[in-house]
Amino acid sequence: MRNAPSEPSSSEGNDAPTGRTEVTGAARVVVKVGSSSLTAPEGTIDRERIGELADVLAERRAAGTEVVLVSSGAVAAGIVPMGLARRPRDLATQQAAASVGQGLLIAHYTAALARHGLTAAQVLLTVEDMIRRVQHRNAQRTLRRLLDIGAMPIVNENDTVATHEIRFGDNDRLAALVAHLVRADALVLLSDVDALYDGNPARPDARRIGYIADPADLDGVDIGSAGRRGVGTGGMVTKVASARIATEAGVPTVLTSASNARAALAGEGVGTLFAARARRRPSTRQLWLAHATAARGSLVLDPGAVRAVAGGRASLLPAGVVKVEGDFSAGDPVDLRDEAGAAIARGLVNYDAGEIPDLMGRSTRWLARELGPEYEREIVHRDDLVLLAGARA
Ligand SMILES: Nc1ncnc2c1ncn2[C@@H]1O[C@H](COP(=O)(O)OP(=O)(O)O)[C@@H](O)[C@H]1O
Ligand SMILES: N[C@@H](CCC(=O)OP(=O)(O)O)C(=O)O
Repeated sequence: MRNAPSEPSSSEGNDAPTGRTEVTGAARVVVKVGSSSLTAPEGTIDRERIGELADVLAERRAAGTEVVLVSSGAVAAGIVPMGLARRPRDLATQQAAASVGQGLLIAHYTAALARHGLTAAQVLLTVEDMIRRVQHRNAQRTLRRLLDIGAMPIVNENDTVATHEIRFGDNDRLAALVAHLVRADALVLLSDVDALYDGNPARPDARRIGYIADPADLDGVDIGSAGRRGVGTGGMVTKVASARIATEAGVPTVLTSASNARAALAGEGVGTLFAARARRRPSTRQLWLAHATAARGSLVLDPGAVRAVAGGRASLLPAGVVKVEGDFSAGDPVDLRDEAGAAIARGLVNYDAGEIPDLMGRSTRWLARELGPEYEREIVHRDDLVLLAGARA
């Protein structure tokens, strides 16, 4: 196992206030809290923990920082009222529990924030809301307006209507994408573990990793996909994925425990800091398209089209498509693959799967002449297309 990378400043260790400027200087922060931090050992929602978190967030708000909270816990909050013994496994019962629990969760936050004179504002998002242009703009505008009026948006996935196919599934990545959506200066992920460790934190020899400058620093780190108590969803894997999405979009990310929330927001050297790495800020829709969607099918491209899309950032035209896989409808996300099967890009397709075979290999001019002007449109427009990792030229 490699040695843990360390933060290149005086901010090593857990005790000294060191003033991480990434966090102390942030005008807008997104804080994400997981179910494991909001529940008692038996899995029921813990109002006291919600109250403590609300106190910390209110302090930072009073100091002039805009705060967006991404809170899990809807399913956990629904367990007792639904008469269940534990977190349900099947989707329908999870959705029902989330429906019962989300209202309770927000009621607790509303009461806790009201003690500080703050207004809680529930925002429930779906993947579809984020990748479609109109819904996306709408969500962004609403969040901005809520911040303008001084409310504290409390975001969760709209679990009740999300199906397996369109479900985002974990709030860690949702938080990274929300951080990008609201142009946050920092993201703080709060869990039941105080930092990323170089292996299972239950092991006595596990060592805290204080600073990740680059994804390569994670080589050899044993990152588990399940939480300790079965209340969370993604374990450390989704937190590291979230930090990666955020930092690649230019948002530095701190990962620590909910009990360290005050220290983390004060810029103390607690937990793990993932440094921002963005060179060029991607568009929010492109980020969502790459990270929040599951492709409904694939289009196989000839080598010229691969070069045009991956190298030239061009739209995909019918002439470059050699094969259609899957059954999708116009507007769905699809993967664009090379003939060896590697996914090079993901985009929103402009045609149903069944229409494309008749268009493949044809020039847009020929199609417009033979089939009508509406067939002059691209298969995937460049604005609706994002290159996937490894395909960037
Ligand atoms: N390398 C690691 N470092 C820290 N925690 C890890 C690691 N691998 C797995 N974990 C586990 O991930 C858990 C946090 O994930 P989860 O329970 O899903 O949290 P949340 O509900 O906050 O989203 C921790 O309790 C810990 O047991
Ligand atoms: N949206 C779900 C939470 C999903 C989730 O990511 O949970 P967690 O791993 O606890 O952050 C809920 O509110 O129960």
